[in-house]
Amino acid sequence: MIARAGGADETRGADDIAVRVEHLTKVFGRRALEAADRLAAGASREDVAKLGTAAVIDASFEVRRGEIFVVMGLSGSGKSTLIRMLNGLLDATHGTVEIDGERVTGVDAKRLRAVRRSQVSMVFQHFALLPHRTVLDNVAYGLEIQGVDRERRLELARDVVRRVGLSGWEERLPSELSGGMQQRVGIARALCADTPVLLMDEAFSALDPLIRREMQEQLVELQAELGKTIVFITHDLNEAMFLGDRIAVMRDGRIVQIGSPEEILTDPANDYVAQFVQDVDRTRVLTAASVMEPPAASVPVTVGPRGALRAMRDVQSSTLLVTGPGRTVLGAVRDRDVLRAVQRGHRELRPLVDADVHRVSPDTSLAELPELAVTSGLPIAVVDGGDRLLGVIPRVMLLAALGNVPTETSEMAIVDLPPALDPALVAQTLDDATARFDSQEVSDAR
Ligand SMILES: Nc1ncnc2c1ncn2[C@@H]1O[C@H](COP(=O)(O)OP(=O)(O)OP(=O)(O)O)[C@@H](O)[C@H]1O
Repeated sequence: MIARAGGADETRGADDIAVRVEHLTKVFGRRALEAADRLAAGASREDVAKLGTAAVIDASFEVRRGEIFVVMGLSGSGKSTLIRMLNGLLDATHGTVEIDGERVTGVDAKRLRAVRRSQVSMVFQHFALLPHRTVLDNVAYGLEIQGVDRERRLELARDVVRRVGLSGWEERLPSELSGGMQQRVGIARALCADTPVLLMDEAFSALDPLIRREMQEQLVELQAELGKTIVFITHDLNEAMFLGDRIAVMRDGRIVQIGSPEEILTDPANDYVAQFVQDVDRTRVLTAASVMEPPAASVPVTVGPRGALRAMRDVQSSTLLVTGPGRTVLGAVRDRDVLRAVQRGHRELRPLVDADVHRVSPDTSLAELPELAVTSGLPIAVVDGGDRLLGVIPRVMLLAALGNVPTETSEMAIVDLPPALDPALVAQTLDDATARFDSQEVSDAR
């Protein structure tokens, strides 16, 4: 599991905002301004169609430093137009963009160039490499434009080439590289410019699926390492869900929802988003933390078999996690063993504990869990770095959470829960034990 920099944190101050977009609108066409005014007054995209194409309508959002902010939508929804206004490649018809507090909209070309040079780089879908320059020279190109001397820029470029896994290819030409490698060069070039903000427009869409996945993983790693702010455009929902700390969903030029992948998935703002996300592979988005239950289905080992049996009756579970000092996980017990121990008057729970429970961290992807559930048959313990119990994932929860897994994983057999013990038998055993315990206490007292 890769540690993520950034992420949602509502308490951050204004200084933590890398990109601020307010009421941004772009209309293509000769009467663009008139159309934008009418849109601002409440007209629809269709209402102004005769005046021009409203590609982006009244978009407002903020991207925090170190965040991967994904803009997702179908073809023609306005994603490319939006991202091109973020670095001034396109003028806005209405509204403002600020990068790191610097205006990008409504400024002169010189100012714009300065912002681009120091604040924001872009990675394109089709790499846009210089064909007659080597990998190293392509990567160093941004620094060359900035006037960095040759030796220094090649040194910096070599370091970035190594980071993206292209060591040994420095002197090759782009045409000698595969598509995935060319895109690594594109990313390296953007990283080498050392701007805090990276804009990526369908950067992985031209790559085949395996390479694409590898690049997504590498991007997340690089981001965690370098702390860049990334605005990533994609029409691929699974990609958006994998990469995004937050996702903005666009439809017909408007942003219809902004939220974390989990929010978009579990609480879609409208039917459009709901339909969009219905095919997403939930196992890649949801984590152990999102499906775990509070550790009610656990007991401290000190409660003994009777306490454990009572707890099992109360939470109606056939297995129970058992904790030791400091809520560390010792293992789990099964109802049959506990029942037998109570019937025999045993006082210790520890000998019944099966230490073989799976422990996962809260950010473990759901995709990894079914296999664990199958192999152990016990609930899964969600623990922190100190092996302290944070929550429990009973296997029924897993089944519910995996509601729409794709067919290749839904074939995985999940062992049925063993039938629960007869509640009357449990109640009788507890009553008998209590009576025995009471009479023993009385005789002990004598
Ligand atoms: N230069 C232009 N002139 C006129 N209309 C344009 C121009 N660029 C984009 N559009 C229109 O603006 C709308 C949004 O296009 P945009 O390319 O931003 O969408 P997109 O979501 O990025 O789609 P895709 O993934 O296909 O690139 C579309 O209707 C498109 O036809």
